[in-house]
Amino acid sequence: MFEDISQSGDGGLYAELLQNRAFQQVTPNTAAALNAWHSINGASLSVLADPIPVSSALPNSLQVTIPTGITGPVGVGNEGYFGIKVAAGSTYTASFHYRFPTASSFKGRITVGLQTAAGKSLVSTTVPIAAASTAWTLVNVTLHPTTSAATTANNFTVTLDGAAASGQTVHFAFFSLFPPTFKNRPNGMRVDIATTLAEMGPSFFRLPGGNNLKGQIPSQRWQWNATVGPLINRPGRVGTWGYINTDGLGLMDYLNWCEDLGMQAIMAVWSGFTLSGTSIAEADLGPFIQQAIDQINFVIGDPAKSSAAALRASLGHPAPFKLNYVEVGNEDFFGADTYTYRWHDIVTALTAEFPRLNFIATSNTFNPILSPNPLQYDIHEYNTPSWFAQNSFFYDGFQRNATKYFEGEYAAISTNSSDVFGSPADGRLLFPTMQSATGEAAFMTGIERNSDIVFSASYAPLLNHVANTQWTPNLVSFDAGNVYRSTSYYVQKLFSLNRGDAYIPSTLPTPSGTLFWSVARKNATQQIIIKISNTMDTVAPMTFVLPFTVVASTGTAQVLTGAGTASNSPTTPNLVSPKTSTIKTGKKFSYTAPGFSFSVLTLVAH
Ligand SMILES: O=S(=O)(O)O[C@H]1C[C@H](O)[C@@H](O)[C@@H]1CO
Repeated sequence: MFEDISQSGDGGLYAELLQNRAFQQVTPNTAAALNAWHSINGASLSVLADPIPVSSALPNSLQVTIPTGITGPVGVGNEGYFGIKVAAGSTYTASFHYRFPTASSFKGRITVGLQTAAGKSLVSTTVPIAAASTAWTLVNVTLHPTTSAATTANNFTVTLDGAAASGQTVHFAFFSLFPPTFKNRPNGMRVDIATTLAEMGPSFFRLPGGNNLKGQIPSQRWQWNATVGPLINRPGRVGTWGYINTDGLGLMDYLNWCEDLGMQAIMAVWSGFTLSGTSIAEADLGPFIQQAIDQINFVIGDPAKSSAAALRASLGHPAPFKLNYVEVGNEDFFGADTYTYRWHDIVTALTAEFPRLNFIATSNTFNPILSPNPLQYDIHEYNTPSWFAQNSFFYDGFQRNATKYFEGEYAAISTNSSDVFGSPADGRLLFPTMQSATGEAAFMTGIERNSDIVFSASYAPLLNHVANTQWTPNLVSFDAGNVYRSTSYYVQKLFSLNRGDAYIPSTLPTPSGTLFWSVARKNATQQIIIKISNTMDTVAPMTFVLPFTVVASTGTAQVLTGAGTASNSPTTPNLVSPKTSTIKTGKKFSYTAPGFSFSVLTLVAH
């Protein structure tokens, strides 16, 4: 499940290294407009609504005035998203637009570089500039540092020589700095985070939210058409998690990412309801329904019949992307009273356009009663580790009535059942622990047992930058230089990579117990896969009696275990990780699950 929360996109998965790169959605002539930028050696800086904007989508530019009487490099620096990693051997591609507000005979040179926060140059290059006209000029350079920075406290810098450029005023717009990207995609993903997610072998990617779909007000909702095409035409938006979204990571980028990982999108369309509780009146839904139709046509439409699909083709992907599920809103149980008409009108229109798509409702299951009757519901659960352990049979009691379920957001987030969404001082987890991960694993054995009706499940939230986090815990944490794989990440990865092809019945765990398991069969290798979650700190001896003709005498155990409070975090990044060993197996064999452990036993049996 992905949304731009806690810099998951901007400053996270999306590889752009500069924060506030284009002064999008900021108020000119304010200090806030200069967020992440700072003056170097006395340059005076201000963000202004440029009389000649670089594009209609990017009205603001940075005015840099070089004072008289200063020698040495003078200009502007960007601190990145709480740091910039500079690795020797990597090629960094930088760009920016500049123009002189007044034409003159001035000719000079701009130095573009990376330097430590202390001012030590790591790499730089210079380009000539001239004030012959007031038009915008695009500068593209590549930077090849030969030494890696010791820390991520580094800045991107653009400077002129103080003496030579004394008194000059230059406007800059739309800076950008990219490191190498995952699969070298232009405008692509940060390699270490992308690789970490790819390692999980995910099947789907829910986008673009979560609450970041909704907006606080209708004009701040996520709008697909504002997030595709040339970056210079993307205005960005005020995200719902307290920071501006550049929308540099847009719908086409999401879809290319899905294709790169072999995932299908579970894509949401706005459902006419905002985070502040505003519902669009039924009579006014038309334009929003059309926008949803266009959004879906952008993904799967026929370029010969839909302009949105033709736009996709023009951006390099004439074939449709893989899409089977469209979610209608997010957590519309907050707007249940109007979801009855919003769901009806949106799904009626979308079903007529796209009869093969499956639409996912986000209100509480069958409350209210919706028409058309939803065949998919998205169920969210944030609770304590023990809630998850005690509710591994949550789906066993669900009616088998053609309805399918998407456990679209779940996580054990607090040890305090009376204040689950509270602060860390009140039991909220900052990072997943072994207790929370084994609680989730217990719950997931139930999802596996009920996979006839639970068609997908995803932990949420996926990502957070430890320097700007709106929600904890998260599956994968990161800072400018590192990625931190949590205990829950390893549980998700072990489930995902050891899914098997079919669930096979076994002696059922005790619903109110502390030890949970599920068994699957992997056809190609004639193996069974036994997943075991021990949600307590005491070891759990188990005996397996297998009704198979052939059972191998040895098998593989992949075991994640640690103290209940153990977390992987920036201070202890690899405290807990799965260990693989060989175990003795047979038609009857014993296995002792360590305290607070998740085990995956794999053996040939048929
Ligand atoms: O504050 S919440 O409403 O609980 O936000 C949660 C639920 C929402 O779908 C998602 O965006 C967010 C964190 O994963």
